[in-house]
Amino acid sequence: MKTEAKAGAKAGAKADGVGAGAGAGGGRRGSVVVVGGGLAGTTAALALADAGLRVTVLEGRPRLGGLAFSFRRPSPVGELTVDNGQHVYLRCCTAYQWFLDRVGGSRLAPLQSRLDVPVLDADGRPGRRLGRLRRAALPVPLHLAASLATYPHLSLAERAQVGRAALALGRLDPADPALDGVDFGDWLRRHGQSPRAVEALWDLVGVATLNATARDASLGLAAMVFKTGLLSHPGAADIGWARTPLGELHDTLARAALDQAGVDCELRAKVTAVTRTAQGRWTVHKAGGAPLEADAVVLAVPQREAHALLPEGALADPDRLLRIDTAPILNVHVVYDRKVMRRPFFAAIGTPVQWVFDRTDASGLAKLPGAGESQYLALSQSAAHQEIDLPAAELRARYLPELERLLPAARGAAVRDFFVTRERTATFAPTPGVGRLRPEAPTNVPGLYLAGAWTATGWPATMEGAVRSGLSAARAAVSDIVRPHLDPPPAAGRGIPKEAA
Ligand SMILES: Cc1cc2nc3c(=O)[nH]c(=O)nc-3n(C[C@H](O)[C@H](O)[C@H](O)COP(=O)(O)OP(=O)(O)OC[C@H]3O[C@@H](n4cnc5c(N)ncnc54)[C@H](O)[C@@H]3O)c2cc1C
Repeated sequence: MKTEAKAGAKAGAKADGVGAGAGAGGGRRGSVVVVGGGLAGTTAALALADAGLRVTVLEGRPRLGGLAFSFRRPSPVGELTVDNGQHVYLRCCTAYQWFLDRVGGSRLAPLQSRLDVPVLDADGRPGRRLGRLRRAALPVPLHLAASLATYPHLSLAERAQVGRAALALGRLDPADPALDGVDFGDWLRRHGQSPRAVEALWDLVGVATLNATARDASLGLAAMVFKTGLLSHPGAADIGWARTPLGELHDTLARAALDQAGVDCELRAKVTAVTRTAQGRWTVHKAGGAPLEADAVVLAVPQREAHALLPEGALADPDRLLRIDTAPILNVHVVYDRKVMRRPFFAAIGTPVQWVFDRTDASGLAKLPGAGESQYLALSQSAAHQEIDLPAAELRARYLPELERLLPAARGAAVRDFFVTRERTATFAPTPGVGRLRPEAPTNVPGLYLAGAWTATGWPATMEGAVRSGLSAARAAVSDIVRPHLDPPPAAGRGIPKEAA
């Protein structure tokens, strides 16, 4: 395998593109085409270019960012910049933070200084409606103990049971293949968790991070999320989110970083086939454009697209990719004529509403001349299987009264705009057994690598998983193409970070 890749790399250092887009960076040590410009593909391209390879990204859409993007929307208040879905990350997402750093976007998506999640119970008695999940400046697991002990949405007995289950979860090894097939909901039941504890705590966090309720989630992935997020480090679950449109980070800044790294980036370049040449190199065919030739290819597209593009023999059982199911996320966007919520975000129970974020500044609403006191809220509704295809009018009739139940100030407010964004294949479904379907980055054919949040990262479908997958693919390609030349290691700070190891 490696010999062929090495031979190809030598050839690739001289001749590269057979069509348009051969790109900058001539004289580099080998060439790679990255198919897909989501977070996985962009990451792989940056890491490969940083390692001295000549890289071309081919992205089918007119922008980078894949599933995490923004668009402009004319609204009665003026033009808004809307994220297709609210995205958050945690302090334990070290690879995504590397990405933010690498594109120069860290300050635009800061972390909370300390985990603090307001949890509103729509059915709660006055004085007991608001709970807080926050951490204290104490070592694990005491950092969360005080918050749990005073969490008003659970009884004393339920809080004690949650503490015991959390400790049991902390003893599991998320990488243990035996956990992959176990249903997290069942495990919680066996560990004494009441339906209320599941709703008010486990699903509150789990649905947003796994995009599935506990009963539809693999114990391995759930253990990964809860153990890494809550029990690996006191600050691991501090929440970060973009204070700017996602497109600014994942498209504008990413494109500038790729450009600076010498990566050739072709948008509206849909790849139709990837074939091996007689010399062991790769030809990447695009719809309506000349093909490109390269030493290696990273397929950073969703699992179905990857299945369609995989050449014969690349995976022992390629149809496994088709058994990796998907799960939807719905976002409900409401612009009120006044401020109805004081906090930047909250989570809710006792209502279909899940997580609500204030988007007034990030969308540009705050600066619109006619905005006045208007406030823009985005409701992030994960695992929205039942609602993803409902008409907007029905969703409006469902969610506006719920917001009024949660936010008294919304009761007298006028709605200036209401719309929804639907992502039917937002993530892979983290169902029990999905772990054995997720492939590693290297394939069985030399010079072909897979990336994407759906590959075997150990993480659920997240920005973190996507970045990790891109780093893993780059690492595998670099070790096949570059290392055989025994070149010196990249300069400090420019190599592929260890997170991918
Ligand atoms: C609404 C929503 C909310 C989310 N919330 C969060 C969150 O809060 N936190 C979090 O961490 N994650 C969240 N996620 C998940 C996160 O966005 C994804 O896991 C991540 O962006 C996936 O990146 P990727 O690069 O693996 O795949 P993708 O983003 O799917 O990128 C694949 C790219 O390949 C391109 N492509 C496909 N076929 C071809 C082809 N033939 N030729 C060329 N290009 C092609 C596509 O156009 C796309 O740009 C959310 C996702 C959604 C949709």
